[in-house]
Amino acid sequence: MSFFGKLFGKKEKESLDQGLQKTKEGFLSKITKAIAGKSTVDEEVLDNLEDALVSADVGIDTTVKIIERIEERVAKDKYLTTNELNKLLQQEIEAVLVDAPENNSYNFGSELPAKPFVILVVGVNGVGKTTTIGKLAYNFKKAGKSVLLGAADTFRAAAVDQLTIWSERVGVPIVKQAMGSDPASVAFDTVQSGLAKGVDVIIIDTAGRLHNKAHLMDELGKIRRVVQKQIPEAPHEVMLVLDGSTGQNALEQAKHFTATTDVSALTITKLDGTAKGGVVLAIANQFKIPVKFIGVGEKMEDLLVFDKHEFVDSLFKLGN
Ligand SMILES: Nc1nc2c(ncn2[C@@H]2O[C@H](COP(=O)(O)OP(=O)(O)OP(=O)(O)O)[C@@H](O)[C@H]2O)c(=O)[nH]1
Repeated sequence: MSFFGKLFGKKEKESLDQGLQKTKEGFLSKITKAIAGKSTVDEEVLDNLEDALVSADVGIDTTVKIIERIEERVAKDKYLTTNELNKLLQQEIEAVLVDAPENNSYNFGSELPAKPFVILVVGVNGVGKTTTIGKLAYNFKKAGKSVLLGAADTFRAAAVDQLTIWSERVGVPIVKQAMGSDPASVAFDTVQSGLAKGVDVIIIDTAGRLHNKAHLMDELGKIRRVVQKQIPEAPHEVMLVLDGSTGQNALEQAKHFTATTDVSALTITKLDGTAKGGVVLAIANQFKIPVKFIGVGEKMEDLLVFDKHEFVDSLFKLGN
């Protein structure tokens, strides 16, 4: 059985298909239109396809890359049918999506690469960071793992309050301090407490102010250093949360955060509410960072481990 074999049961497939409904409708209808009335692939089909991908938020660079690969194939096989083109397109889209490195590939139920496994969560306010942390905690706990949260976004009282609500809802402990206290101090306490308790997973929330890059860099750098004082290899994951419904804006945020800190994985949220899901391809291609999770709704269950094959399969599937 493949790594994801067990993970992608009927329920997850349904959840993915439903969550991607809007993106699928836009994406598929554009591609169908691009090749309508044609039996073989010619210049016009490729031009239409290029337009279709760009307007589905796949981004220009990524679209050009995909189209070039298809052109190479068309040059070799002049009688490529539009049906074959569809399959080829799926393969090329899948090839754009990056895999997590083998020593850091995990899912909720699998053995984690380290104990405690420390995840630092970064991202701008409002993208669904807190909700994602709550969902991660729920899913890890459901899979039998012990989880500890750290509220190191001390800049806004609401951030600590919201994370506290999630910790109660999911039933996992949280380490917090008064609003305005040093985020690195909260991170230190969280790791110390996680080590003492022997937990499996530590998830630390951080502030995501964008207006001052130097400040953000200092803050994240300091958090990293205090975490490493206790666990030299940690954080094992720096997870950037992006709001998929903001399309190209999410790309801008990714640019900003990757320049500020070493981001090792992405979670793309709110894919359920948008037709802009193609942005997942643009981000993966541009930053070569694996997408680990996707948010497809507001409920605790609505966080899926990202499987590129299932994702592309769902994109090209009509209806539910
Ligand atoms: N539809 C949908 N809504 C989501 C998803 N993820 C988060 N949300 C909603 O997005 C809103 C913002 O989420 P938060 O988790 O509060 O965002 P945040 O980034 O922590 O922002 P602050 O709490 O303001 O720092 C909430 O209403 C969430 O319910 C998702 O995958 N799908």
